Amino acid sequence: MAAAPPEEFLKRLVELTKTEQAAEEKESSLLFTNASVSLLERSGLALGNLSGQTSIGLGGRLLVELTRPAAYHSSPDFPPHDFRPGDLARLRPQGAAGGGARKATRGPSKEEKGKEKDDDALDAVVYRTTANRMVLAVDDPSDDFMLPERIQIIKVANPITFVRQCFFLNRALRKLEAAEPLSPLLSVLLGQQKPTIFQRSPDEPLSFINENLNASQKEAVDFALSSNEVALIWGPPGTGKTETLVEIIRQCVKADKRVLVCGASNLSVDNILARLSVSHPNFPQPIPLTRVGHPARVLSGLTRHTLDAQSSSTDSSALVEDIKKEIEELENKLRNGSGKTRIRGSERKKMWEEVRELRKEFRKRQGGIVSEVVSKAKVVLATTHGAGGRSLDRFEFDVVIIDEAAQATEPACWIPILKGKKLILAGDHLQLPPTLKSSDRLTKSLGSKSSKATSKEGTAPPAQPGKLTLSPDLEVTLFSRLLARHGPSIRRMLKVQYRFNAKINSFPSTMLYDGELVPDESVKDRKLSDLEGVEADEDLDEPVVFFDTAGQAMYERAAEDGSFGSASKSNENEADVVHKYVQALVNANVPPTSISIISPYNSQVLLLASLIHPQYPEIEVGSVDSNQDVVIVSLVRSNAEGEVGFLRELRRLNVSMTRPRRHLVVVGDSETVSKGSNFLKKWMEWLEEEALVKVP
Ligand SMILES: Nc1ncnc2c1ncn2[C@@H]1O[C@H](COP(=O)(O)OP(=O)(O)OP(=O)(O)O)[C@@H](O)[C@H]1O
Repeated sequence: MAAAPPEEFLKRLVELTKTEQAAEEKESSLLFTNASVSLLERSGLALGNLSGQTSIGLGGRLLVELTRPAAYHSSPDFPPHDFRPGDLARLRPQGAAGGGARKATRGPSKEEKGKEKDDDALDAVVYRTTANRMVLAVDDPSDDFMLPERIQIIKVANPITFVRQCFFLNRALRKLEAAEPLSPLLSVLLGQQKPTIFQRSPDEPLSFINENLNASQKEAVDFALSSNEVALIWGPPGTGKTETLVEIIRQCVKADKRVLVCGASNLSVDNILARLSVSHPNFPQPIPLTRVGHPARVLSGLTRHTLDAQSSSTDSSALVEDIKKEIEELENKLRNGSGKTRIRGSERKKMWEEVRELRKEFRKRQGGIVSEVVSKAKVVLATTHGAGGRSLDRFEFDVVIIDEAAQATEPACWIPILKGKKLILAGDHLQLPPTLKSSDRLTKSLGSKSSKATSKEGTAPPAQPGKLTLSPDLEVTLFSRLLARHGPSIRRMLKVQYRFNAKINSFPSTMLYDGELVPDESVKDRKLSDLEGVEADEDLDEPVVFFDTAGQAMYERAAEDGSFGSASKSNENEADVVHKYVQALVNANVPPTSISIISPYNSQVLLLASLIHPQYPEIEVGSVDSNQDVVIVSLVRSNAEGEVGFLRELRRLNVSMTRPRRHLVVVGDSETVSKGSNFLKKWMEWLEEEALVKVP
């Protein structure tokens, strides 16, 4: 891999972003060409027979609220679906001709947006979802858009994220091409200079606001504050990354610096916001902060900190509210009239002109209010994507912090980077990587039984040390790239974890964290019988249980439905073992809400859910998002060929094995699994020796 001059490097990132966008659109296109609407509905990619109502939202957008009318549905609640805030949904009359969506394969260009795609369809962004309501936002609906009586929505690929990433990368590129002097931060990121450190005088040590931080957290805070351009905080599972970031942010505010705090996900941003918005005895004054982003995506309880909420409580907001009401009334008359009440001809034209003028006025005034609120905030919080929104256009920050940076692609990080002078990245490159559609790494690894064993196999290809490398794909995150280029000098690791007991800690610590990850005293002896109502029991109090199915002929099966995840596998016997063990746990008074079940295969997740949920609807199946007292992992793969597919992805395995607080249960075929890689072999050996091994 050749060293690349900065221009080449940025151009390559733009190219990779476009490849990723194309891959996402292709996947969407394949789905729509191949799948019928009813299959899309069953797969959560479409919802049908909805009724809608319009209103006006932030920025003068038309909001369409969708519900399930009793005439067509026995329950007002939506079935499980895949529509999330920020997704693009194609809205059209129920029963419109065609399969999924004949022309629904491409996201809209700016000009196309809001115009018809197939017959009477229009694209809208999912704004808010609840169990029985979904609100879509339409930026520029055409004047003659009338809400159909019965509505169907279909999920389509959303190009906006990629467009924004390319926009900011191109902005950086233009700086280079114009030979503008680069800021020290950009020079470091583009390989023009090494990162530097400001040496604190030993006579004036840092005074910590949160004195309870442990030694490695304090060292990380000091390091991040002393770094002039960029610092990495490496936070293995449960090591207090958020606590550490909160201290850094407070220290920045204390030093009168403005901070932009970003996360790869809304949840990571809100975790920080939740702690930052509570004052500390050593820092009692509330920090002026604002959370940028759809209030719908912000955790309830925190919405008062959103830019929306703060904007609507300023002095000028009453006038804007009046304009909004006026637009709403006019639009309602224009859109919802039918038959004799429908406004026609020149009157209709005149009223639309009025609406357009009012919308302009609304946007201008609201823009003014938004700028006023953001100017007053010392700390602005947003997702990396949200940081590129219009409301932050003119603003610059002393420090940009990106949490979950190892889960963000490098182009996503460039959105906030261009707004700051200094960058602090927090994350763990040995946990979940960014989700990518263009990488064929996983696909390639499916069916592969090669075992080119290194301790970090299964992670993204490492960036080449000492060079500004051209990445083969977006799997090389900025976090990994900087780590590979500058080595340990650019990062500080948080070494004490506050989540799981010593036994659960031992394998990931040895294999992934060079033995440096240790459990805090408060968690090292955690066991199941600490839970209320659970009696002490030798087996249940074993921190790790392994159901080894080797030699039991409990073989996997390929998924039957070829149109979705044809690579997916399931294993009925393993699902039975899991089900029985769950029953045993619940019989021993372990609350179902303390149990979660994980499998890397979608088909197995569906199978497990169908088995477990009728009896225990509270048990989370499939998600690796939350931490639980008990986590059961079903590995699925059992075959004569020793094929392990996804299991070789050690970052996912690492996440699975570090979720449980007290009790990790692994169900799998040691014979098949150990053939997958050196890491898997070592894990199986460790389980055989250290876990309570049970034969199913
Ligand atoms: N120095 C500390 N002393 C005591 N408890 C701590 C300390 N630091 C963190 N914790 C506790 O550890 C838990 C995890 O902390 P936090 O949420 O900050 O970790 P994280 O690294 O962000 O978590 P995750 O791995 O889920 O991203 C929290 O309950 C927190 O209160």
